[in-house]
Formats: sequence, structure tokens, C-alpha cells
Amino acid sequence: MNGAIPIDRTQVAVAVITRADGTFLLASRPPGKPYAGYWEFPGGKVEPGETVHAALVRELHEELGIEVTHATPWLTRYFDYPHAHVTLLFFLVSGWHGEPHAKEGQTLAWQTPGAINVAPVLPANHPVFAALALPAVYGITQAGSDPTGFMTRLDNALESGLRLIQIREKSMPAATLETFARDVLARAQAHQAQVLLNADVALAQRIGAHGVQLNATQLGELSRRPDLPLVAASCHNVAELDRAEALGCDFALLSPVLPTPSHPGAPVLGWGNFAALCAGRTLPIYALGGLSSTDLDSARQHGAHGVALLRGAWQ
Ligand SMILES: Nc1nc2c([nH]c(=O)n2[C@H]2C[C@H](O)[C@@H](COP(=O)(O)OP(=O)(O)OP(=O)(O)O)O2)c(=O)[nH]1
Ligand SMILES: [Mg+2]
Repeated sequence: MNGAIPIDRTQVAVAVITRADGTFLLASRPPGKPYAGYWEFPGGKVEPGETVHAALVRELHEELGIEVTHATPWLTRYFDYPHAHVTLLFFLVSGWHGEPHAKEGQTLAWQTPGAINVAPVLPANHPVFAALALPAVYGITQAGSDPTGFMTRLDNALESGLRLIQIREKSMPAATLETFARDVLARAQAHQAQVLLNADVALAQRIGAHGVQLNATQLGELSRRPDLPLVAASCHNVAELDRAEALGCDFALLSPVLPTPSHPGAPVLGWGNFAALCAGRTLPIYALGGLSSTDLDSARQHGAHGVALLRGAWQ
């Protein structure tokens, strides 16, 4: 047999316990453990014969005294410490009974995504904090031939809380697109929302947008990550997700999940294939195709970080 000797990895169930106000829980590791005093998400090792979900429920009962009622699979991280090679299987936990309290000598701290104020954190967790700061809904523009009229719908969506936007206007002439993109960006920035340009790295850099949404062709051709704060990838299969991870993308779109009015009869993934493609991925993944904001919980049950919406973002 060729290749590296398989590493015996320790499976760890890890909980991002999130309250309705968006804050999430960190705990400091108690004295006597490796990395004592470092901040981590509650959780612990999966025991032999136990499912990862069962380990999560058990650990949160042992460490915090809560009963988990709603947990959905999220990211996976692979990390090699001197003391262990770990596979961290993250869950988003949004429902539980009881008030979390430190049962094992930890200190607890509720934290705001994008504004962590405790240190040091376990080194494996740094990319996870960036992923957590990504909103649940990603709106994709649909201005068509009416860029001016679209601005009212954009302002309404920003007022209602939309914080991540992709400009995707395939039929807009280049000059109109640049003016449109600058206008969208200015309005978004007034609400601390982030804007990505579909496929156009140069335009994103020129106007100071937050990022780019790479298409499948670019994913295949680029040898390194474009120089922008946010780089996302549009994926449809295993190979494209592998490429997005290798390139160091911040998140991916995976589509089409359900039939859409624009592509009637076209093949779709369905939630089963979507979940299989999400499992074990290190990237946050947005579900795209035939969805509305009411599909967020279904998407999360199948491993998504959130939903990407075309029509549904601008109603
Ligand atoms: N719980 C948790 N573990 C993490 C995180 N990030 C990270 O790298 N790890 C690593 C540290 C450890 O090597 C491993 C978890 O092991 P642990 O010692 O907490 O396991 P446990 O709760 O089952 O504790 P024990 O019964 O073995 O004492 O995963 C995280 O955010 N939360
Ligand atoms: Mg633990």
C-alpha cells in the first residue's frame, strides 16, 4: 500500500451554543488538561460505540448541566496537536433546557461573533470564529434591467437585517455594472453588510468590495486565492468543493438543492445528496437553489451554514 500511514484521529464533538441574540458560549479549559486556561467551545471526545450526536448531548450534560434539544451538523476541522490528532465535529446548538453552568471548574463567557474578547483560544479554532461571523442568509442580486428600481428592494432588505450580498448581474453592460456595484456597496456599508462580486476579481478590487464569488471555471484555473478579504466558491460536486477547500476559500455555495422556476426540469441535488456533500467539510456551505428564508432550518439539518437566496432575499 502506498501513501502515509493512516493517523488514528481522536473524534471530538464540539458545540457552538448560540442564544437568540446571536451570542455563543466559550469555556476555559480547566487545570490539569492539555492547554489548560485556553478558551474552547464546550464538548469532548466521542466514546467507543457512541454516535457523534450522542457524544455532544452527553458532554454538554456533563460539562454544563444542559439537555440539548436542537443541534445541527456544521463544520469539521482536522488539527494535529503534539498531544493528539483531532477531528473536531462542530454542531450549531440552538435549543436546550436548563441554564449552562460550569460543572468542571471552567469559566464561561458568552461571546459576540466577530468580537471575541477572551484569549488565548485553542489554536484549531481560529478559522471557526471567522466562519461563525458569516450571516445565515446570503442575498444574490436580481436587478436585471432595472438597477435603479432595485435599490429600494436592497435598502428594505438591509433594513430587515441582510448582511451578506453577492452582485450577480450577468446581462448588465460593464459600465452599468460598475456604477450599480459602487451604489450597492455604499448602501451595504452603511449597514455593515459585506458585498462580493460574481466572478470579477478586478472589479471587486477596484471598487473596494469585500470579496469575490468564484465560478467553477475559475476554481479549476486559479492556482492561488485572489487577494481579497472574502473569497467564496460556487460548487456543484465533490471535485469543486475539494478545490474550494484547497484554494483556501472562506465559504462555498452548493447548488442546485431544489428545482427553481428559472431551470424547470433540471437535475437537482435534493437534501440527501446535499447533506452527503457537506459532511466532513472544513468550509461553511450555503444551500442554493429553489429555497426561501423559511428553508433555513431544513438547510441546517442537512449540514448547511445558511441559505443563499435570489428572489427570496428581496421580498
Ligand atoms: N471541547 C473542545 N475541544 C477542542 C476544541 N478545539 C480543539 O482543538 N479541541 C481539542 C482539544 C482536545 O485535544 C480535544 C478535546 O478533548 P477534551 O480533553 O476536551 O475531551 P473531554 O471533554 O472528553 O475531556 P476528558 O474527559 O478527556 O478529560 O479537542 C474546542 O473548541 N472544544
Ligand atoms: Mg471537554
